[in-house]
Amino acid sequence: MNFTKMHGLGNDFIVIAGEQQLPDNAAQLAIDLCNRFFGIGADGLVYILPSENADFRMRIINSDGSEAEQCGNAIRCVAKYVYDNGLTNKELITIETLGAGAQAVQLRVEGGKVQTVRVDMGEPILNGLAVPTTVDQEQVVEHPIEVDGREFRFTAVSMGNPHCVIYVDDAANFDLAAWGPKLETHPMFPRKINVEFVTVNSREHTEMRVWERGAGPTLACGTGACATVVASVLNGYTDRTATVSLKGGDLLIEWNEADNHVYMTGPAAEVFRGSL
Ligand SMILES: N[C@H](CCC[C@H](N)C(=O)O)C(=O)O
Repeated sequence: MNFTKMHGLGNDFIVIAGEQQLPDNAAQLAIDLCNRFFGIGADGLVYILPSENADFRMRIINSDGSEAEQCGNAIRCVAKYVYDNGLTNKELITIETLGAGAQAVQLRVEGGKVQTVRVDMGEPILNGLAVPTTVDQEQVVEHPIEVDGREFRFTAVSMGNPHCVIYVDDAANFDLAAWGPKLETHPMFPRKINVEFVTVNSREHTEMRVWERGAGPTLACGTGACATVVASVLNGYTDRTATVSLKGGDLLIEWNEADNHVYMTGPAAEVFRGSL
């Protein structure tokens, strides 16, 4: 089986195309292949599959074997893969995901290759029980949560996958490992959760570090960047269009007022190809 190693701002994936459906052993494959010592090494395993509702379908398995409903950085990699490998010649395509249905994906091509991708990530889900959290409120904004005697306040946003956004003084130096896993698996989150620690620098710029559900500390999280801007607007900290700076680089996020959709613009890169 052939694979392509790709990343979006250092959030890296093993991309496999050509299968008609997810293999039965996808979870174990993800665990084995994502292992950075005994396997290829990646944050996730991504399958490009046929779709009845869109040009392509993407399914993403975290490095712990759990399937996620959505993945922003991986969608940009899939878009680059299908265009650069001649599976489409369109520069506006649709990709279906578990958590957001068919999404419009705009490719910016230079030198015959996709450099930047703008994805319609759909509408954020803010209802507490729908994210899901155990908080039965229409919106969960600055809600208290305690772990190991320390109280945090979080804003909950789903982009198809769940996110817990927490504002801290210095996100770039926050101790992710100390608090990320405890929040990821907190009983307030029935399906666990991705945790974003955010510092607001201006109304157009935030710094964010992420502890991802099922993958741990990654260099970037596309859906997390979307959740960060949505939460920052809800809290009155930023405008609806803002840059989110992550350890791996910047994403431009717009929560459009007219259609309530969140748009994410960023790069995608191919590193190498291999066969298993
Ligand atoms: N770990 C995430 C999936 C990957 C999301 C992230 N890599 C992105 O770019 O959105 C979850 O279980 O919801």
